[in-house]
Amino acid sequence: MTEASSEVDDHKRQQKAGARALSRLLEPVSTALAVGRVLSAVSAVLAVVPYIALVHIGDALITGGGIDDDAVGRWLAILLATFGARLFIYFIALFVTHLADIKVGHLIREQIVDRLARVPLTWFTSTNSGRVRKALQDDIGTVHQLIAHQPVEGTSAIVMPLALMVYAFVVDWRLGLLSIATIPLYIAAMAATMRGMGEMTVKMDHRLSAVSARMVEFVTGIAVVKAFGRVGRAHHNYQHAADDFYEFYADWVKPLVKVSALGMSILAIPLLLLINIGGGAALVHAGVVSPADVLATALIALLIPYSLETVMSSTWSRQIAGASALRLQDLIETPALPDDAANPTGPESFDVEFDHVSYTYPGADVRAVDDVSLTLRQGTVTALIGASGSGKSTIATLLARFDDPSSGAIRIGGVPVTEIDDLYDKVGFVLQDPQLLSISIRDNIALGRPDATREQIRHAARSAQILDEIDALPDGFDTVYGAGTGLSGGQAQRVAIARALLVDAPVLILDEATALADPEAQHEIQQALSALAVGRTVLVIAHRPEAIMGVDQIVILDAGRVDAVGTHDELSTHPAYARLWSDSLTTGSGGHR
Ligand SMILES: Nc1ncnc2c1ncn2[C@@H]1O[C@H](COP(=O)(O)OP(=O)(O)OP(=O)(O)O)[C@@H](O)[C@H]1O
Repeated sequence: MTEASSEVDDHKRQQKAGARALSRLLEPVSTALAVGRVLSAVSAVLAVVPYIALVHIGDALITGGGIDDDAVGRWLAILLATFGARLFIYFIALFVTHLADIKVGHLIREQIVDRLARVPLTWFTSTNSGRVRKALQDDIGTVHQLIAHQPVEGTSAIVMPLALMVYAFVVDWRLGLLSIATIPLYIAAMAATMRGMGEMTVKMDHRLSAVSARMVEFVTGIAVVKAFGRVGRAHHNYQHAADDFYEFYADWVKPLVKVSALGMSILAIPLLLLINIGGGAALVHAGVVSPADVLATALIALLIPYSLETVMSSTWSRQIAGASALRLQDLIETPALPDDAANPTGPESFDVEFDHVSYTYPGADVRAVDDVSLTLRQGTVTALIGASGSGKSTIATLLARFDDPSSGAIRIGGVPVTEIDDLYDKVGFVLQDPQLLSISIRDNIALGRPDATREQIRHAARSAQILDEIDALPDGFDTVYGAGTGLSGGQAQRVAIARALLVDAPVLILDEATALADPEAQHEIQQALSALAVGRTVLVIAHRPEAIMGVDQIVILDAGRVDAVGTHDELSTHPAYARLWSDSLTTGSGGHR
């Protein structure tokens, strides 16, 4: 099979999958959409009545003899009443479909949020963040068009011209023929425009997704990029994706615009009027129809192209919505961490055991953690130490279940972490990035315990050595964290420590680099961390050997494997430990990062 034909097959498959995803997405509102369609059809049929009234009024006014005031008044009343009723029913149809759209949007958001709360944290790369942004903003918007507008506008665009054409034939079959005379030309122009539309839509969608993903990558990394003066290079990927989209779109659309411009100039109003009024005049002359009949059927003919265009754009919006539905469905079905919390009471003791744990990052070839077995006794502090990339952070975050090990098990008090309900009540962590949200400092501290009292929150802030600094902020604990909050990196770290203190988890993961973040506040942070460690099972990700001298157990890691375990004294003769010390002395503190 050639590459081109396999690409076409691929696009066809995607289109079909999109159509399936779409019908699954629309299933919960299928009744509402059917109601919207029926109401729209009723309103479209009612559209015929004003034309009938117009013919009667026209006949009464144009044909000679005395004007029948009663008849004109009656038909005028019918015209206004049916016109009003038609608009009202159309409005109700749109109202029903908009309610359905709100329901679907809500369901999708709920499902995505529910699923994203359960996927491994390693999933949240910048590419996937781009996918989430596109899904929540663009794709739900595209689906809106399809649910809230297409059933009503699409049905009306089909039923109304059909009903009007039937009426035109009822008035006079020759006028009926005149009113549909230009339809074959329109259909030919439409067929030319729509050729390969499905595949091109899929291709367009891929390119738009690429632009979206590159944009998120660019914006996410902007601080680093600017700091290193590499804006041009990082911008390049985004620029390239945007140019690629532009070229594709221009190549596709330019010829279509020509076809449609040609179609409009040949087929548009002058031609329609020429055929309908010209042909109609001949029929009036022959005495078979009245001028009012001709006027009404000419007006009907003018509506037909508009309806065909609506049908065409409905078809297109269905294709685009198919791709969107597929992306939304993919996101909703992102593999989540298995939830087998069968032990609601949780562990009763808090020894932590790594039992032959191995882990490979998605897409990586080598194991980041390789057959690690360790025991962390309750109430003791264990430090992980090793060169950069030796697997310290990975081991620590596996305990917090950012992802599950590829093999082996991690247990707390003998219970596998996969079976522990509310794991984050048991395992707290303060990592390098304090992960504060753009909410008040109070809510940031109370994130893991939303029911905490003001006094408990203040107490946690006091223990984390940050209380006075928060009180000194203009809005105190109500200050919303973000740009311009006036919190330094070290202060943000201590807010994160206060948060962990408030959760009061018996197992704690600490990144010792937090103490390096802000040299001026180093002493305060160390004190806050020490307060946090008391009485818990603590795992410290250590970056400097001298910072972990007092701990109960030191684990030396090398390329994901445990090289040695012991206290500072026990390890003092171990060559790897000695090497880490000497490296640290030659490169200064934090030499292993
Ligand atoms: N998200 C990721 N995807 C793929 N590989 C990763 C990812 N994060 C880390 N790794 C790889 O896993 C290995 C262990 O990394 P890890 O961050 O656990 O080491 P570390 O000892 O904590 O390093 P550092 O001291 O620099 O933080 C490294 O080879 C690293 O390149």
